[in-house]
Amino acid sequence: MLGYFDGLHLGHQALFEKARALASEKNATISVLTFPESPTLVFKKFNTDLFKHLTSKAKRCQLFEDNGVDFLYFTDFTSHFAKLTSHDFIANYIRHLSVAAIVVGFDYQFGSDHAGLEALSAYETYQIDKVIADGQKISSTAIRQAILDGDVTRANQLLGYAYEVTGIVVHGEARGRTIGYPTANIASKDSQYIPAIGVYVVDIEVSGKRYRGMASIGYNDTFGGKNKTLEVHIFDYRDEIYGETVTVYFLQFIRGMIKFDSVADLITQMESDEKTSREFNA
Ligand SMILES: Cc1cc2nc3c(=O)[nH]c(=O)nc-3n(C[C@H](O)[C@H](O)[C@H](O)COP(=O)(O)O)c2cc1C
Ligand SMILES: Nc1ncnc2c1ncn2[C@@H]1O[C@H](COP(=O)(O)OP(=O)(O)O)[C@@H](O)[C@H]1O
Repeated sequence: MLGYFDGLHLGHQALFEKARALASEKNATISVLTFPESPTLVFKKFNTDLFKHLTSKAKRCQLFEDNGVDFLYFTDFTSHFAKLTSHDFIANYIRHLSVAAIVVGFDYQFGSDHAGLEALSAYETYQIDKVIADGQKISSTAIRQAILDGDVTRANQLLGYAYEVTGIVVHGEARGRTIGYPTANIASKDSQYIPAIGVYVVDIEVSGKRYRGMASIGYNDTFGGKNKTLEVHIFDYRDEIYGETVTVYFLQFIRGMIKFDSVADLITQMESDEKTSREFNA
């Protein structure tokens, strides 16, 4: 199997399901050739968004493993790679593996000549139909858009799991503790998409344990904040966790950010957010 597979969403998962069935029938293993970064880097004018992924590299490898992949090959997608013809690709890559069968997606084409399945006629090939959710093709692009719109419910439906962001707990303004809601400020260095500004029901994994919490993404408008932060108040938890790597699972959008006239109003609203978050059933 070949592809970038950003997010390993339900559409991708259908391919892996077919590959698993074939592998067990033929007593074969599953190999994937993928790229550390998006192939679009080679075709488009650069902006840092092109480095963004739906998953951290660690999560990506975990998802491949969960989907039954035995061998994962990473190759840089370069001008040279992009110029390989389908014939070169078969000669340089596919022929070196003793291939039992090839599984491809509905829109598969490969090589600089944009060949289709016919170029692989020497092999047993399977093409998987597109997977549709509410009349829309499941795609990494649709999932990215849902996240940027704050619609994490939709993103999670298309992914088949809860969208997560991993980061390190860093210092903020030390204000949270004074209003009864300490919040772990999370700095992500994995070039992931951060959901739209707003308040969310989340789970958070700290030291291998998962807790319910509520997250805020935004500028802390009530206090005239200048930096955009991702912060999580963790329920029924009390510990100093600066420097720890944590993972935030986005479960539901609650509301947008509000600039309150008083801190008391913010606290009243956060009490209501807490109720919503505690009552949420995944
Ligand atoms: C669930 C939740 C909802 C929040 N909602 C708002 C909000 O609507 N407006 C706002 O200005 N700040 C909001 N905040 C952010 C607080 O202003 C912030 O947590 C507080 O200033 C503490 O900042 P610190 O961690 O830098 O000390 C929210 C925080 C949480 C955890
Ligand atoms: N229930 C909790 N949820 C989040 N952080 C907590 C909790 N209990 C203790 N903490 C600790 O308190 C810190 C947050 O306190 P806060 O006053 O908001 O400071 P900061 O502005 O540095 O985030 C967290 O980084 C964490 O170390």
